[in-house]
Amino acid sequence: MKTINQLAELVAGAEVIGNKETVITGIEHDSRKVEKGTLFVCIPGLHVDGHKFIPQAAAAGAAAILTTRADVAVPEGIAVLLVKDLTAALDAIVPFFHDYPARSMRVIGITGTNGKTTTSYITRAILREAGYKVGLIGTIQIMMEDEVFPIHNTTPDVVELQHTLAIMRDKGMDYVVMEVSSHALDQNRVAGIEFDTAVFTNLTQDHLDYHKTLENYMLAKAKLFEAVSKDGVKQGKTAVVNIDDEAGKTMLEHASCRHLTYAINGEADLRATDVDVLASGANFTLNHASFGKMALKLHITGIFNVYNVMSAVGAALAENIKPEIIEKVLQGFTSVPGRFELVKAGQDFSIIVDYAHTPDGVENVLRTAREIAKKKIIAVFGCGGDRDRTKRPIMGRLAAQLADVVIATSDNPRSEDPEFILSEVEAGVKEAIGSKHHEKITDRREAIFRAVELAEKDDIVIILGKGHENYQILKDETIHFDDKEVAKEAVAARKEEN
Ligand SMILES: CC(=O)N[C@H]1[C@@H](OP(=O)(O)OP(=O)(O)OC[C@H]2O[C@@H](n3ccc(=O)[nH]c3=O)[C@H](O)[C@@H]2O)O[C@H](CO)[C@@H](O)[C@@H]1O[C@H](C)C(=O)N[C@@H](C)C(=O)N[C@H](CCC(=O)O)C(=O)O
Ligand SMILES: Nc1ncnc2c1ncn2[C@@H]1O[C@H](COP(=O)(O)OP(=O)(O)OP(=O)(O)O)[C@@H](O)[C@H]1O
Ligand SMILES: N[C@H](CCC[C@H](N)C(=O)O)C(=O)O
Ligand SMILES: [Mg+2]
Repeated sequence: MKTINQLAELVAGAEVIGNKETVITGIEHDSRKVEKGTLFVCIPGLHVDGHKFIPQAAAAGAAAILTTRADVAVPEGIAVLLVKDLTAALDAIVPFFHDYPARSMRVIGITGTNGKTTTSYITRAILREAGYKVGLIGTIQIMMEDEVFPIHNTTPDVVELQHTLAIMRDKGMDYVVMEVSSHALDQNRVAGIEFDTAVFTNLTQDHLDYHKTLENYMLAKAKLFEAVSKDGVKQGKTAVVNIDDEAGKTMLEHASCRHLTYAINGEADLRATDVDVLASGANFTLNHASFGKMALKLHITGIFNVYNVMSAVGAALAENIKPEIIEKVLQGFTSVPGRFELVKAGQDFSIIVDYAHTPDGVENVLRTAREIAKKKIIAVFGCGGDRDRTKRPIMGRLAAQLADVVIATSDNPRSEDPEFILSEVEAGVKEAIGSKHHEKITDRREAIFRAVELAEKDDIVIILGKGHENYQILKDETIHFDDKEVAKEAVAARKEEN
């Protein structure tokens, strides 16, 4: 526990109005999570102004509020910590409040457009096999060993993140493996975290709605490599970088710590050779000076997963994990929820659910599907609302080029009109579809049922974009929706009809 004055002392120009000895027992920016003794942070968000919720926070027992506004009205007895720059204040206060939890654990941060979640799961498995207690923070969920907690963003904001790290430290985690999104780096959600190892997977188009240019997006990612290079209390830091990707060079330029590069196409510290992509998994040889050659037969497939494996192995080598342990885990690793996941419902064709939601992701999974396809590929996909619009026609074009049948549908339309999103997707589909069969079915459930209805023996139905997600975000509501469940229902319905 800290007093408000202790927190104020960390921030240049901060002022406490009210009792300087007010004891702070927690920090929250969401009024719905405030408890007795909480410091309520008023964030002027994009949708609502957090100042609006001061009465609710007070009613819930807030001891103080943190704000940039001197004119704000505060109920009697509640202290105010007045600062000039809210982000800078949070960056200083929150890690200090929790006694810098990231300093007590080793932290591996993973950034890149695609492959972060997959890499984090493989890395976690390797570290656990080596006997470490591992916490994980990423798109699907938060994990502390086998305990699972829900998550709202891939990388939580600084308040939630530091709180989560404090719990992980208190539960005795040795390692934290975390996905670090470009939004998080741009907003410095990772303030106060000293990384031991930073990993770069790749950079392709996404999130231009937020970053505006690919250059900005790349420079946001490069901040992870500046972070891992900073002096602090930790020793032996490493940047693990994919140098087959052009942006890898930029990441290395921003990393003044040890470099560990990986590649398939050219020379690198860690390299995959003799890559063979099969339906059952990818086979290849890993080459590294510390172990020579390691012949692998994976249960996961696709060239992109060979890259993901290398990024996880790079992180493991940076952390001095023994090659025998790495090898054992890789040979046994089966899947990440919603990533190229097979749905088995007794049908005589394949159904794959995958989280591809970028042009590169769509291209990679459809090319992989093509390598293993015996007959037609039927692709069901859409694009998210309130997200990068420019990727919509590109994803449409790629689906039309690489699948045999395309069904365009909705994927979290959010506040946008689903028909409008689909019209932008369709513009790309029409460019490349030629004489192939294509349909636009706005309702995702109907679209999946239609794909299953069209499937013949040995075809592949591939449902893209939502992966592990079990919801569909519509204008006014979020409904339960799970591609895997719906696909199974569609197969059952088809069986009943026959
Ligand atoms: C653009 C962006 O980063 N937005 C983030 C931002 O939301 P916001 O500014 O809209 O906040 P707001 O809803 O206006 O609320 C303002 C304040 O009022 C508070 N409030 C609100 C309601 C209430 O009843 N009481 C209350 O106190 C809120 O807690 C908040 O402090 O602050 C919120 C709280 O930290 C975040 O959850 C939210 O992420 C939204 C959900 C989001 O969609 N973010 C995406 C773009 C994102 O960050 N994605 C990345 C990358 C994903 C990837 O890997 O591809 C990620 O890391 O997830
Ligand atoms: N290394 C890779 N290169 C290109 N595409 C990939 C790669 N790894 C995975 N993919 C594709 O991207 C999808 C998402 O993979 P994953 O969840 O591992 O990425 P992510 O970076 O965590 O995504 P997000 O930004 O949404 O958190 C996969 O379902 C697959 O289609
Ligand atoms: N983390 C990604 C996930 C996109 C998944 C897709 N289902 C969508 O909603 O667009 C994003 O927020 O852009
Ligand atoms: Mg992810």
